[in-house]
Amino acid sequence: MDQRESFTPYISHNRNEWAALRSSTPMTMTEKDVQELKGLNEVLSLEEVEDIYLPLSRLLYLHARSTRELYEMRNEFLKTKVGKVPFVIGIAGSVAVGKSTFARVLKTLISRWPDNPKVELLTTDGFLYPNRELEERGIMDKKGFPESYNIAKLLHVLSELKSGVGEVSVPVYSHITYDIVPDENQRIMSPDILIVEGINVLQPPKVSEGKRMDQLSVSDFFDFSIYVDADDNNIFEWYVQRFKILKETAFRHEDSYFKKFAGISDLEAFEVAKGIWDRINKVNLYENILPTRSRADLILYKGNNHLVNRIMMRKI
Ligand SMILES: Nc1ncnc2c1ncn2[C@@H]1O[C@H](COP(=O)(O)OP(=O)(O)OP(=O)(O)O)[C@@H](O)[C@H]1O
Ligand SMILES: CC(C)(CO)[C@@H](O)C(=O)NCCC(=O)O
Repeated sequence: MDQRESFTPYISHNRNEWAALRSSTPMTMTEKDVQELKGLNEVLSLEEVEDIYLPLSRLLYLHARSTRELYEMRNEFLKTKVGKVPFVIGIAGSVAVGKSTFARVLKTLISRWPDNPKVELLTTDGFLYPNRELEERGIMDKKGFPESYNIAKLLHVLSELKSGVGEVSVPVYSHITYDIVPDENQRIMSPDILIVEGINVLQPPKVSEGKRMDQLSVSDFFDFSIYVDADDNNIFEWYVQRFKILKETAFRHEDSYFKKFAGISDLEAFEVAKGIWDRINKVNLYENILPTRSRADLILYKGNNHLVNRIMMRKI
């Protein structure tokens, strides 16, 4: 075979091989830690945390430590003093693949590192244009596509945090109203570790009429990036499952954008969810999200029931 064809920048581990990496880095969890994680997601088993998430947390710890050392040496060389610079982890992947759940688990594990770092979570949902603007531009059915985000604003926030600005405020998106919440902000204060989660975090700069509009991409601010992956039939199943749960919960909220779907039958819910998936999220996955996968430092591949069965790590 042509060597170029067989080349991959990743080293691949199956579940057992990855779990075995733990033996060199013993890690324990207290009952309190387990309960805290269970509160985030009752279906996440302790075995999954121990086999997959703890080795990953350890790997990230090593990266964060050496990145901080490098910063310190660079400051010494340049004779500069920069405020605290967060180590930034990006998490990408399809709608409904489980990015936000994964990010929350990771946040809990990272805050247990020996130095108890302050971890903040930032989701790119807050940088979607408000529905009013999406409607004006006629792109309401393109929510989640690159043109639906104010990326310049996100880049500004990330550059502030990376240049040592202690505190920033970011807009908040509500999955209940399906819109940006007016007059509400999330304050991000001097994190040691920042997790940035969103379908678009590995996308390259926008190109318009052959000209590059934004020179930087979001991932330029990342110290480590992870793509959460799965077969699209599984992701679709998780999307439908979530929709069925929402029709009995959040959709019943009086401010819900999807109020009209509250309490519909499971069969109707399946049809509605399939319509949205096929028309919007699946197209976005193939056109804009999957093509960014190979930019990640690590790819976590989930099989049935969200269990991770392959981990691909960049070797170069
Ligand atoms: N590790 C897991 N084990 C079991 N269920 C999970 C796991 N991760 C996610 N889920 C479930 O899968 C669905 C999608 O997860 P989540 O909302 O985290 O996805 P997401 O990628 O953040 O989606 P979006 O991009 O729409 O915000 C949810 O119903 C969630 O409870
Ligand atoms: C907000 C996003 C884009 C990403 O989290 C997604 O959850 C979404 O709302 N997509 C648009 C289509 C839909 O309602 O599923």
